[in-house]
Amino acid sequence: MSRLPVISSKRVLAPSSSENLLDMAPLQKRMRREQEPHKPQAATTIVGYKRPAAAAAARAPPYRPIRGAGAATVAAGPSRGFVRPVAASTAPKAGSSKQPAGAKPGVTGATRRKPWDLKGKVNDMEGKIRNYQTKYRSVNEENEALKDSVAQNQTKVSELEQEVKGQKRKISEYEAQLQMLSGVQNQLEETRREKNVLQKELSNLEQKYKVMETLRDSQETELQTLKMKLSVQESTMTRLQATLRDREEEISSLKETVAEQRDELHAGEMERRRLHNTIQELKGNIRVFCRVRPLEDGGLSKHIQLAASDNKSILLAKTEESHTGKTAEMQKNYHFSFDRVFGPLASQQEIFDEISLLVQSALDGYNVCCFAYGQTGSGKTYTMEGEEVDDMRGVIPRAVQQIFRAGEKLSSQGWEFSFTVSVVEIYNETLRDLLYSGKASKRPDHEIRKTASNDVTVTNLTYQKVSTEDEVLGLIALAKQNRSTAQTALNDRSSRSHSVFQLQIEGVNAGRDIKCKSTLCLVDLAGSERMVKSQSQGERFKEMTFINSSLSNLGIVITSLANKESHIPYRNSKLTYLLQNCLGGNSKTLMFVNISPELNSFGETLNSLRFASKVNDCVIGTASSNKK
Ligand SMILES: Nc1ncnc2c1ncn2[C@@H]1O[C@H](COP(=O)(O)OP(=O)(O)OP(=O)(O)O)[C@@H](O)[C@H]1O
Repeated sequence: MSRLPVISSKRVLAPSSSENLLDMAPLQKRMRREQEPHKPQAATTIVGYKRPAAAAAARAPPYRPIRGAGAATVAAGPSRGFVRPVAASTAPKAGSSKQPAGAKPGVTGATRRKPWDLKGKVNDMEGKIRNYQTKYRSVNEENEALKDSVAQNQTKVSELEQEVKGQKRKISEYEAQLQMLSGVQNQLEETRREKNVLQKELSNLEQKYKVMETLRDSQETELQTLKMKLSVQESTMTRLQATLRDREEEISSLKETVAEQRDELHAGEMERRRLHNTIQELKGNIRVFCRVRPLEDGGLSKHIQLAASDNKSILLAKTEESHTGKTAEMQKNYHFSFDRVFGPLASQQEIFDEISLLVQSALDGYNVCCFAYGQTGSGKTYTMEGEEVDDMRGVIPRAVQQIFRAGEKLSSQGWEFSFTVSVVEIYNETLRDLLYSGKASKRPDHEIRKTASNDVTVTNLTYQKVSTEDEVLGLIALAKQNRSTAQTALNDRSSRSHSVFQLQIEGVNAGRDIKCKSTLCLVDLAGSERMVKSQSQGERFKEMTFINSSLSNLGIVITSLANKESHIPYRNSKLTYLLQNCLGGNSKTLMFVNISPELNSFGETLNSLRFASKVNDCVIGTASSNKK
């Protein structure tokens, strides 16, 4: 700001100089005009010519520049400017060729010489000439001086013009600088504001810095402590690394041991299977368990007695009048022995514990079949399916649970299992798919077929692949819903059909290149009953006929097997045909004979026990594992 341009005093002078210059122009003009009349003129012209006074006076302006004035006017002596004429008659135009007639040239009127005084007149003229010459010289000098002055002034003017240009340039430069400086000033203001903000920030940061310093001090202290700890840890780590190396060596040796033990385990597993099978064989490939249902109010009726010493025999006693009627009442006892007899208080768990080894055999690759036989309402469905409540779950859900859990355990030994479920019912000698979920009108027909590998299959039957226990339980629930039930005089929800649940198990141990395949077959047979007692009529009678026929055919097949007959009449009924692989040589079979404790069921109970006893006496060929 302090550097604003200072305007020179010369700038003020410049216009006045040019004005002077302009003023000079008319002056020079005047001087030229004055010089022109002073050309030397012939004396004759001056002497011999006179202008008429009146005419001259009429045309002459009141003031006019001196141009070739008469001798009298020159004598008056004004060298420059305007000269007032002495008299109108004394202003003739010198040298003019158009003088009016009668004018006397060379007469001024001041001092009039005699016409004859030519010498005097010449002297006057010479005097005038001298005056003019002197004047001319002085005017010349003055003119020269003025020229010099003009030239000087022009130089000055051009210098001043240059200077003005330079000043203008400077001014525009200064103006540009000024603009720039005003921008700089704005920036400066902005910078000042920023500076204030930054100063505030700085003070904040300084405060923070102080806090950080305090923190740093405390952290340094902490760091020192940590360094000490670290050195301790490092020494511990070195020690641990050494230990780790030892452990790694131990682990690798343990891994080797584990591999060896796995082999041993596998060998053990194989041995277990063999021994397990031996035990099962010793127990008999077909076993019979008897289960007595409790009375409705609990307990056991008097005519059924279970031996306290063992859990294998059952006594059925009946008091009869003597035939003659004279003697006292006779008691007739019927003794039966089975692999196990379960009283009315036996829990579902106890029952399953006895057959769980058999279920294990199914995972080992043996066909296993378990079926419940007995009169209507004796507890077959309760034994096989049970109730929803955990404690009351029957053989089927418990067996499924065991299979899946054992399968998972065996997976650690390299076994992978796949499972397929099917549930079929035989109602009036017709097969029905209990897993069918389509329209009833489109229910397909089914036939039992034997494959080339001697497997029994049912055409159009749902064979559902499953991988979890829950999936199987869902299918069991569906089958239960579908099962034909009808009301009879003996049982509210009497199962009028044989229900066959089959779980096909396929195991692969890829590491050891072993495969096994088996079927766990769990059957809830339809209730056996005598026609008179059940008062069956019509449709119920037809159902009963089919049921009894298939059950008696089951008995015939079992007896034929026991007698090692060459022909086993499996095809006599759908039930025996479907179960032939489970009943025949290559299987482990368990039969539950369920009996009702009511006295009025005595006859049925006796029949059932006799049938079961016959089965129990059978020795079915040794089962072999389906291993490849
Ligand atoms: N061991 C038992 N303990 C308690 N209740 C039982 C037992 N066995 C059977 N029951 C009950 O007796 C009734 C008949 O049993 P269940 O339906 O199992 O007979 P069932 O032999 O299957 O008859 P059906 O041949 O007509 O189907 C059911 O209410 C069942 O709960």
